[in-house]
Amino acid sequence: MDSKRLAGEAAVNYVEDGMLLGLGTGSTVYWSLQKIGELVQSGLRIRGAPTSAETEKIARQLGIPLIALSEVSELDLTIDGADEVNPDFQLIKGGGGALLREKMAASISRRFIVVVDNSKYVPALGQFPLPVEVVPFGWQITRRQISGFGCEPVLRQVHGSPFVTDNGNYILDCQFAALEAPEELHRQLNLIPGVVENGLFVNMADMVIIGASDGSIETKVNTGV
Ligand SMILES: O=C[C@H](O)[C@H](O)[C@H](O)COP(=O)(O)O
Repeated sequence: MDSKRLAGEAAVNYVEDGMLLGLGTGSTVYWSLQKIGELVQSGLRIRGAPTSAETEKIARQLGIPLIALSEVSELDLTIDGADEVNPDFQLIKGGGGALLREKMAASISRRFIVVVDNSKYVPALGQFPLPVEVVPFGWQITRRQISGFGCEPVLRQVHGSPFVTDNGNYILDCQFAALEAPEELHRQLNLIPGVVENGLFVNMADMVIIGASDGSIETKVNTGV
């Protein structure tokens, strides 16, 4: 049983006719998109705001009606994946480089559902290097400043060249020895001039749906948001 598929499809149970949806990015939400596409073919009327060029492409192929995120002031529901989730509903995101638009979508969503396989539900964040989106100009300065927080930022590369986000920026992947205070780190990182956004999502997720390879699904509801 594909645990990502289980979680991705289960989240679609919360989609209702007429909703404006935020469409997350990645291999777990891929399954949500497939399911939403099927429902649209059977008459479900929704519009989706994609969080990446990749998601936009998939959604178009599936015939999901789209609206640009920039044209929306509020979303009814956003479904998105994550790279790590802790028991306080804090997330690391951005493994696919889509963290900025994903965070913008989550920030205007009345409900934000996160879909993961059970390997990503961890007691403490930080095994996964934290992605930080930075402006290309002077990225070396930004890297030095980030390293002051106790990590060794690595410029993400593809085929020997810097990975460029949909927003034209670079990603620094930051492995922290211990990522102890996500909320404070999130705030401090975003105060660095060259930082556009970081992949810590704090106080945002309303629900986490966790799929396991034995076919079970666990749903955790955040009562503290
Ligand atoms: O930038 C990418 C996103 O934050 C993804 O949602 C995250 O990396 C999880 O992706 P996947 O479901 O492919 O593991």
